[in-house]
Amino acid sequence: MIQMTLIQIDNYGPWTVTPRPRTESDLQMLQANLFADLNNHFGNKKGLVFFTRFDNLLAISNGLDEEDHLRIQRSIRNRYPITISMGVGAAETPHEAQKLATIALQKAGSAQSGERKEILAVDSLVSEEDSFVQAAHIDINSVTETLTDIESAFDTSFMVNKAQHYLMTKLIKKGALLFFIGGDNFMSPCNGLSEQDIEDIMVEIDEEIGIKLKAGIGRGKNAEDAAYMADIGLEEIRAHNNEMWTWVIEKEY
Ligand SMILES: Nc1nc2c(ncn2[C@@H]2O[C@H](COP(=O)(O)OP(=O)(O)OP(=O)(O)O)[C@@H](O)[C@H]2O)c(=O)[nH]1
Repeated sequence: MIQMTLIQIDNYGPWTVTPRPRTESDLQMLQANLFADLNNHFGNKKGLVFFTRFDNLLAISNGLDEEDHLRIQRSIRNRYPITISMGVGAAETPHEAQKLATIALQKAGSAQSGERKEILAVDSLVSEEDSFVQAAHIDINSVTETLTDIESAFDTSFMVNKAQHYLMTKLIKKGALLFFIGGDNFMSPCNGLSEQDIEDIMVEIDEEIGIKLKAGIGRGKNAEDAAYMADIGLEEIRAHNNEMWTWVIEKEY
């Protein structure tokens, strides 16, 4: 089972415009620093945070218990002008886990409630014995030579965003999630999908928009182990000249 945590900045909208609209570059720095801080905290326990919408972030949090989440909230409160609330859920699929986490937090009040502050709403936690993460690290083939080195930076960004939209649309139907992680890379928490499911999605995208993808698929007890196995899988595909769609590697414990 996979555990997902929703991290939500408390009452952020009103804060950004009180007493007047705050300088946008300052808001971008706060959001970027918070994202980095959260990855440090979750990463210390082999979790992985995705920037998602920056005011609402999703994390794979297998390996983090209630106390771990409370410690993170305290550390953010001590060092930031804002506080964070969190929801936690565990399920067989990543989409269901994040949905449980979201509902748990929504029950505690609105994201822009002046009263709701530093809530930790735990719907469910994954047990050590049931903890399992499957992550697909999906990469666009030869983006450097086909896009980065020949198209304008923004046009390349548009194509990467187009690939992201197609991937998200197809993966969500199978209970999987997808996050952009930089460059031409996406990470898909995809517990429950088979290697063939992922290959079929990439073949469809190639046929529909002509973007060729490859996916290292990693399996482990937590995000870090699964993501690392997925990276190794990507390197195996590169070693075979991008000739295959997927490569699965399971962490040996
Ligand atoms: N977040 C993240 N970004 C990466 C990773 N590997 C590469 N990148 C980024 O992706 C960009 C493209 O790198 P590659 O995917 O290796 O380059 P490529 O031209 O697509 O080559 P192939 O993938 O081998 O076909 C780099 O400039 C980095 O910004 C990774 O593991 N994680």
